[in-house]
Order: sequence, then structure tokens, then C-alpha cells
Amino acid sequence: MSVPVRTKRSSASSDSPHGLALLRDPLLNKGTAFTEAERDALGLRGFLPAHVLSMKDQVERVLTNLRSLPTDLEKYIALNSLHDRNEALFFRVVCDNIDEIQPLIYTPTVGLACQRFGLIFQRPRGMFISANDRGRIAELLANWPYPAKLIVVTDGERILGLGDLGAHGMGIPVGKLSLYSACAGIRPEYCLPVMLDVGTNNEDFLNDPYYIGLRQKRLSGVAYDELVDEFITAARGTFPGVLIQFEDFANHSAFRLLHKYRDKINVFNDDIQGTAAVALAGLFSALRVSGGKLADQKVLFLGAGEAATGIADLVVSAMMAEGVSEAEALRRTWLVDSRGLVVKNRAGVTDHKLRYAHDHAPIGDFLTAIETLRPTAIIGVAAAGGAFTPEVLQAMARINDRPIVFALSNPTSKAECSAEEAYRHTGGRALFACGSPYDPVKLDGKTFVPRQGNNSYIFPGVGLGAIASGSRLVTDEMFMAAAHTLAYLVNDADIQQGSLYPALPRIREVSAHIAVAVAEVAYRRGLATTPAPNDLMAFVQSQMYDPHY
Ligand SMILES: NC(=O)C1=CN([C@@H]2O[C@H](COP(=O)(O)OP(=O)(O)OC[C@H]3O[C@@H](n4cnc5c(N)ncnc54)[C@H](OP(=O)(O)O)[C@@H]3O)[C@@H](O)[C@H]2O)C=CC1
Ligand SMILES: CC(=O)C(=O)O
Ligand SMILES: [Mg+2]
Repeated sequence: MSVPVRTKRSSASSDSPHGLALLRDPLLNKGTAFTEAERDALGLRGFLPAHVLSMKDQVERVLTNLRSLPTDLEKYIALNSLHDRNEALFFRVVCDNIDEIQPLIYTPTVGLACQRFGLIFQRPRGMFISANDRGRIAELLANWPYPAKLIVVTDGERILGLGDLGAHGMGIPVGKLSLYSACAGIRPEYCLPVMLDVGTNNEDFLNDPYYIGLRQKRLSGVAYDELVDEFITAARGTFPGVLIQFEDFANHSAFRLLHKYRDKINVFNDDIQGTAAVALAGLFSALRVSGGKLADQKVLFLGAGEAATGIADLVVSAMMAEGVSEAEALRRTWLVDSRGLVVKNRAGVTDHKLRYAHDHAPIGDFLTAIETLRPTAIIGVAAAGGAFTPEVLQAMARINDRPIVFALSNPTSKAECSAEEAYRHTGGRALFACGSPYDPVKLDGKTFVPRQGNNSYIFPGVGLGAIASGSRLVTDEMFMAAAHTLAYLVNDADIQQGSLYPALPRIREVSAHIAVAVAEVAYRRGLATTPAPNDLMAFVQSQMYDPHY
């Protein structure tokens, strides 16, 4: 008989729940799969119907139910409630059906779920820490019953490309941490989603009776920074060594916070650094088709925020690793923001864009920038839905034999173009990646299988590697290693069908390899705090949770 066990921060085994309490504990519950012997031993008699199901039967039942639901939001709600009832079953369903389920618990559906979070809210998950909790955040975190090793925290100000969703942004840390467990096997009890509720400037929410967060304008300035600092200090005091991932902060906070903490503690910003690695990997894959070196490319970004400058920085480093000077690499990297081409003589270019502000005449629109600069690659990270118009795509196809077109903004409504548009308007020549998933596209007798240039290929493995090695920092070198590893795992069959990333069902293998690459950097650079194992892959794999009873 397998008696359920789990790690709690402060519990003796005699505390292990029995009876109804056991059925209501999602980390231990097996529902109708409790065996006859377990039903006797664990005080479950009378609480369960007679027929015992296997986990496989339960998975089938969940999928049958799920597929009968009419909308993705209802599927999200159903999966969420399964997550709340039975974590092992939830993760089994996700792991074994990742292509089908990831879009329901992550982008694009999670975007809609955040927009409706107040209405669909059922049971809290993670911790809500508000501006009113100033001075007692350590006390709050001490209430968390599990030994967190990984926190994903947001303040909800830039949720995907949907803007300020305040406390409703909690859907994002929850979704990202689900992917950590499913895609990299980080144990669910190690994962803590945190909403730092500093208010919202979203007027609709402030006037919405169902808005779940603080009904006040956002905290800013010193008060904001002090709250974040108290949270970071308290989190590290309560959960020593915890890895903290910043997610979906607006760029005026994101760059500042990353800069403040990155050289001192193990934090990273997924939108800046994780996105950089996935995009660079996609470029490496594209070059397997179009030929040439990265340093020969000219990359034009639509967007000049976290994702754009994060990607640009890593691309420049990768070009320099191919032997070109920094100045030459920068000459090949251009940004267009909401005011047009980022150029030197424009007033008020913010700090994170300065590196890419070129000595060039202003250009107001993206199409003219393409015609003028003649890029080999365009990367959309502006949340400007539809901005890669037919004219933009046709121009790229005129200039290049194999134009690289990445429409990375999320959710789908914000994508710069669809997969179908990218292939159609380039005569099937685009080397395409998308932020949210698209179905395969049939064009002129050929089937293209676009895959997601989404940081979800990167952060699970990076987190796993950082946790396994106990790395004291998460460095850009680790993201570079992750990008090379991801690109290396793309096989020829992927490339032939237009896929720039490995198939999603390989994600646990991908994450394990990325984790090894990240941990290798940690050991090589003296950042690791766990003893170096003889067999790093075996060590990493031994730490991966595999959901079963
Ligand atoms: N696929 C993936 O893995 C990821 C995708 N993303 C997606 O990328 C998008 C941007 O995210 P992020 O960089 O963090 O956001 P930011 O807010 O940091 O940056 C957005 C940038 O887009 C620019 N912009 C806005 N509207 C336009 C427009 N019409 N034309 C040109 N530029 C415009 C802004 O200009 P200005 O500076 O002038 O305000 C800003 O530079 C989001 O949709 C997000 O979901 C983000 C991270 C990962
Ligand atoms: C994918 C992601 O992190 C984003 O769109 O913000
Ligand atoms: Mg994000």
C-alpha cells in the first residue's frame, strides 16, 4: 500500500490527514483511486463510491469531461478546480497532454482568465501580499505551510500584452508555476505564486464590484520599492535560498528591480531574460535554413521594452561570440517603439533603449523602417496586434529569400500576425515563430508546423538547473547556455516542417538538458552551493517530480 507522503515545513507524520481532510488535501488526494487497503487504513470508508479507478482511468475521465466543455475559459476553470482537488492527477493530465493542455492553463487562455479573474475566482492559490501588509510580510509568508524553493511574483502591471490587470494578474504566476512542475518536474510544494498587490491604475477594475484586489491607485516611488524590498528580504528569510522569478512587471519597474537584485541574489526576470533565450534559440534554428551566421543578420524589433531589449542584448552577445565587435553587433540591431525608430537625436529615449539608439534620421512607421534598413529578421514584441500587415510581410519577402518573422506578443489577440498570414504573405518562405500557439498551416500543398517562441521553453529548465545546483545567482551566461541547448535539441525533422523549436511533448527532456547546461555554468563559475555530482544529468533527473500516486 502506498501511503501518501509530502514535505511540509512543520509537521510530524502523525499530522498526516485522514478521512475527509485527506480527500480535501490536493497534494495527497487520489479521489476514486484510493485503493481498498488505503480506504481502510486512512479512514476513507463511506466517503468514496465503491468502484476504484486507476490513475489512467481518471485521466481519461478528466479528458472526456474537458473535451465536452464548450469554451476554453470553461476548460481553464475545470482544470483549475482539478488542480485544487488533486495535484498529482492535474499534473499527470498536463504532462501527458501538454500540446492540448498548455494553451488552456497558459497563454492564450490564461490572458482571458486574468481579465475575468474576479468572476471565476474559486479558491485562493499562492499568497496575496498587499500594500497594507507593509511591516508584516515575513509574518504572512510564515503562514505558508510548504518549503518554497521557487517564487514567481508579479505586481500585475503588465500582464501579457493586456496591460494593468492588478491583482487579477495572479493567474500568471499560477500558470507559470504549473508549467514549472509539468515541464521541469519542480515539485508542486516547492512552488509559491505571489501577487504583490500594490493597487491598480485600471479604472475598469477600480469600478468593478468583482475586482479582487486593493481598490486604490498603484503605489509608486520609494513606497513601492520598500514594499518589494521587504518582500524579497522576507521571502529569503522564510525560505532560505529561494529562487525568485519576476514576471509581468511593467518596464519602469522590471529593469530597475532586475538591476537592483541580479548581482546580489538568485533572481531573474523571465520577460527580459527568458524571452531572450527562446528568441535567440529560434534565430539559431532559422539560420539552419537560411544559412549564414548570426553576426550577418540585421534584426529589427517592433517594440523596445523588456522583451525587445532583453532579446537584443543576448543577440548582441551571441554576435560578439562569433567574433564581431560590439559596435558592429549593435549596428545590426534596431528597435521601433510606439514613437517610431529609436534614434539618437530623439528626445527622451529611456535608459534601456539607449544602447540601440542609432545615429539615423527618424522613421515614423515600421514598414518604412523595413524598406530603409532591410532587416533579415523582424521580431514583434510590442503587443500591437496585427502590426505585421500583409505589406510588412511582403516587404520582408521581397528583401529576403527566407525572411525571419517572429510574432512573439501574447495572447493571440496581440500577435503581430498569425502563422497563416506569415506563410501566405511570404509565399511560404517565412521562418516563423509565435508567442501563443497556432495550428499547422497548409499552403500550396505543404504543411507548416509553427512552434511557440515562448519563454516557457526556457524558464522551467533554468529554474530546475538553478535550484538543483543551488546557484547563488542566475546569470546571462546561463540564459546563453539555455539558448544554445534549446537550439541544439531542434532536429532536422522539426526544421523540415518549419518548426524552429522541439515538439512540446519533449519538454521534460528539453528542460533536463537546459537544467544541466545552467548547472554547469553554476559549477564552473563557483556559484553553486550544492556539491558537484559525478553525473549531472542523473542528478538533475533525480530531482524531477513525476506525477503519480
Ligand atoms: N513570447 C514570449 O515568450 C514573450 C512575449 N512577450 C510579449 O511581448 C509583448 C511586450 O512585452 P514587454 O516587452 O514585456 O512589454 P513592455 O511594456 O516592456 O514593452 C512594450 C514595447 O512595445 C512598444 N509599443 C507599444 N505599442 C507599439 C506600437 N504600436 N508600435 C511600436 N511599438 C509599440 C512600447 O513602446 P514605448 O517604449 O514607446 O512605450 C514598448 O517599447 C507582450 O505582448 C508580451 O506578452 C513578453 C515576454 C515573453
Ligand atoms: C510569455 C510571457 O512571459 C509574456 O507574454 O509575458
Ligand atoms: Mg511574462
